[in-house]
Amino acid sequence: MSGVLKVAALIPAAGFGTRLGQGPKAYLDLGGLSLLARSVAALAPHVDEVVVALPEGFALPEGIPARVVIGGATRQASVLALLRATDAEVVLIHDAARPFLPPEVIRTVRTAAAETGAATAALPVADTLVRGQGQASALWGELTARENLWAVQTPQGFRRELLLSAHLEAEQGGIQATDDAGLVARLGLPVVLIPGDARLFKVTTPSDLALARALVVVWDAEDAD
Ligand SMILES: Nc1ccn([C@@H]2O[C@H](COP(=O)(O)OP(=O)(O)OP(=O)(O)O)[C@@H](O)[C@H]2O)c(=O)n1
Ligand SMILES: C[C@](O)(CO)[C@H](O)COP(=O)(O)O
Repeated sequence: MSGVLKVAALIPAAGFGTRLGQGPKAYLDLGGLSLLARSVAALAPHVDEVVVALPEGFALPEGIPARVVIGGATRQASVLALLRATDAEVVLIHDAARPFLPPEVIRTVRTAAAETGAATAALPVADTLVRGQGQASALWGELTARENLWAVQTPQGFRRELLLSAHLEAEQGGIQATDDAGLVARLGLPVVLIPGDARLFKVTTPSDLALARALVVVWDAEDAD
């Protein structure tokens, strides 16, 4: 569907949801659909194929149009397994744990990735930022200026060869990063920041899940309009 370049959506969904404490988050129900089903449904119309990394021993729920690979011990290892499972020229990496994915963000990240090599959704930080200090980091330490600071989200889009090289270099050097754009940026290559969306938050803790269960009602109603 996506034109000259083959595009794949790669969804790391092999985590165990430790901070939420309800098992692998990809399978959690949100308004009648799993988090994974929501991410796949949002991405599928914009790409040529969807590949999902699941924990070993777990199966893809019925009716989800995707291929499966076994994930790794870390998010980074799961993404590397996904990159090795596709020959697409452009890849969109998206956390299964971010179920509210506006189509405009997908389109913009995909276009910027194809044109420049690397792009990610991100949101300008709106809160005052301070580093905690003391034993439990519970005391006000150094204030950090928030100008030009962005909170990084997914989807993140890349030319696949570029991201694969960044991952292989990281693997060789024993580098662990919290996201894929960071692995590209550490090679000195530009990563375009695309304005994301507050609704693209990651379901990480029980309060995130409560927020997601409230938001899904509005989200699905808008979709039905
Ligand atoms: N070994 C891993 C770890 C994480 N992920 C995926 O990476 C995304 C972001 O990770 P996170 O929100 O941290 O999920 P979990 O690892 O499941 O959560 P926790 O860290 O609380 O255990 C999720 O879609 C998760 O399934 C993955 O594919 N493989
Ligand atoms: C990739 C990510 O969602 C960008 O913000 C984030 O770094 C994942 O972190 P996690 O600790 O693996 O959830």
